Amino acid sequence: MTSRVNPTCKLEDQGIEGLGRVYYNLLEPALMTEAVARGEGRLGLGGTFLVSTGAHTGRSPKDKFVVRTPDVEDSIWWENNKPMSPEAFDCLHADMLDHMKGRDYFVQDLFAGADPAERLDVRVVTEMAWHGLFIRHLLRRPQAAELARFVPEFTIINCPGFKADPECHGCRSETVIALNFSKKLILIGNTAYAGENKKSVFTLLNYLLPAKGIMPMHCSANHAIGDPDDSAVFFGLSGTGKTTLSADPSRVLIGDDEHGWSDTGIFNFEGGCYAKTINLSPKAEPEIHATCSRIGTVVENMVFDPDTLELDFEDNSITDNMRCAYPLEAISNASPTSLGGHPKNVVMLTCDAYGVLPPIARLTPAQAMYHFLSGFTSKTPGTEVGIAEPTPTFSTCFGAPFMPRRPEVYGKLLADKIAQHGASCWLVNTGWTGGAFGTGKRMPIAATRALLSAALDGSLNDVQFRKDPNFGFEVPVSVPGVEDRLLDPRQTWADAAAYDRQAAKLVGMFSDNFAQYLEGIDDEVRAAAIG
Ligand SMILES: Nc1ncnc2c1ncn2[C@@H]1O[C@H](COP(=O)(O)OP(=O)(O)O)[C@@H](O)[C@H]1O
Ligand SMILES: C=C(OP(=O)(O)O)C(=O)O
Ligand SMILES: [Mn+2]
Repeated sequence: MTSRVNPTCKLEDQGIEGLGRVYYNLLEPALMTEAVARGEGRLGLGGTFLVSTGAHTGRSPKDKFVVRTPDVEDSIWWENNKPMSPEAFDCLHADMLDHMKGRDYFVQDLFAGADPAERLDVRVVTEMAWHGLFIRHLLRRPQAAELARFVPEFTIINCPGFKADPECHGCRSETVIALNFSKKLILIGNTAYAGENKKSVFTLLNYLLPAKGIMPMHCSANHAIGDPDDSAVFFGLSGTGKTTLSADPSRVLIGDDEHGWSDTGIFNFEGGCYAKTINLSPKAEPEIHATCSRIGTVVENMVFDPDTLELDFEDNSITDNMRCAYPLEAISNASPTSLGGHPKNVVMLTCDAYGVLPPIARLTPAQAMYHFLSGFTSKTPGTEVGIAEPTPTFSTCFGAPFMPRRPEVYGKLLADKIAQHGASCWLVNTGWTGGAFGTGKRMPIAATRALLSAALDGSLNDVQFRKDPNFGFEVPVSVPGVEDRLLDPRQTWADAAAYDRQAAKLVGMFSDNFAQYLEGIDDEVRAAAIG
C-alpha cells in the first residue's frame, strides 16, 4: 500500500482483496509519474500528460445499465435506462473482483458537490494511474484532514482491462457501465474514455438530489465579477458550448458541466473542467487553449508531433471528441468557492443542425419548460460511439443519457425554482446559420458571446423584439455588436422558401416529440407547445 494519508476505509474493508499494489490518494505529480512509468501515455509540452484511450474515444450510452433493485423500481425512468438484473450485477461484480486480483489500483477519495451540506463522498478505484489523475482534476479534492476521516458513500471501480460477458453479466457487449444505486457501486469495464467516470458521478447525483429537493442540472455556470448573486446557468447537451461559453473573461467561472440548484443557490458538482480541443483557437478561447500546455493537464486523444510534441488542434484523425481535463484553478477567473446565488438568467443552449432557430430568443417560463422537456439539439460527432456528424435529437433536460428519473421530475423542480426566483430564460442556438449543416456554417462564437453578454447584463431587455412565427418566442431585432441579419435566420438562408420548409419540418418534429409530455402538463406549457 502507498498512501498519502492513512485511509480510514481500506479496499479490504469493502471486500476488494488480493490486489497487487494499492495507491491511495496520490497527488498529481505521483499519479503522472506512475502513469508514465506504466506506459499509459507520455509527458507533453509544459508538463501535460498525453494519452490515447484506444477503441473508446467517446461515451458508450448503449452499454450503460441501471440495476433493477426493488427500492429503485418506481423511481427510475426505465424507458430511458437499460435495466440490469441484481443477479447479473452480482456476477459482474464477482468477476470484476476476480479480474482485479494481483493487479495494481489507484484510489482517489473525492467529493462531488461544492456545497458542504450536499456533497457526496465518492471513492474512485482505477486500474489506470491517469484515470486517477483525471478524476482528481474533475471532482473536488478534500483537504488532508478531511481525507483522514473519509468514508466512501459511493464507489466507482473502473477496469478498462476487464471484458464483460453479455451471457452472464446481462449486458450488451464487452463494454459495461453498471450503476447499482442500492449497493452504492458503479462498475465500468472495457472502456478507457475518461468521460465515463465523470458522467457516472453526474448520473448518480441526478438520481440522489431530486429526493432532497435539489435540481441537478447538465449546465455550466458563471457569475458577474464581484457579485456571486448575479449568476447564470447554461444548459446544454455535449458540444453545445457549456464549457466554451462559461469560460468568459468578463464573468467568474463556477463550473463547466454539472451543477445543483438548492434552496441556497447553485453549486458545482465538480472541481475541474473537461474541454473539447478540436479546432480550439487561442484567439476565441484563450483560457482553455492555455490549459493545453499547463502542468498536469490531461490531454486526451490529440495528435501531436512525436519530435516537437506540438499538439495539432485540427487533426481529428483519432476522434472529433479530443479533450483536455484540468482543475478549475487552471482558469484564472474561476470562483474559489464554486458557488453562486439563485440564477438571474437560465440559458438553454441548443446546437441546431437544421439552421432554423435564431441565435437567441427570450422565453416565458412556460416556453422555457417546453424547451427544457423537449431538449432539442444535435449530438456532436465523437461524443457518443457511432455519431459521425451533427445528429439532431430531442434529448430531454438537455442530457437524457444522464437522467435516471422521469423528465417531469426535473421539469417540475426547474419550473418551481424559475418561478420562485424570477429567473429570465433564453434559448441560444450555437449550431448552424445560413443553412443547415452541410450548406450553412457554425454560429460565430463572437456573436454568441455578444448576445449572451447583452442577455446577462440586462441590456438585451432594452432592445426591440419580434415574435417568431414558428415557435412563438421573442427574438431581438437588433443588438449592438451583432449583424442584424444573423438575428433572423430566415434572412441568412440563400433560399427563404427552403428555410420555411425546414422550419415547418422542425415545428412538426417538436410537436410529435412533445406529445409524450402533454398529459399532466400545466396549461401554460401546453399553450407554449401549441405556439
Ligand atoms: N457559437 C458557438 N458557441 C459555442 N461553441 C461553439 C460555437 N461555435 C463553435 N463552437 C465550438 O463548439 C464546441 C462546443 O463545445 P463545448 O463548449 O465543449 O460544449 P459542451 O461543454 O456543452 O460539451 C467547441 O469546440 C467550440 O469551439
Ligand atoms: C464529458 C462529456 O460531456 P460534455 O461534452 O458535456 O462536456 C460527454 O458527453 O462525454
Ligand atoms: Mn463541456
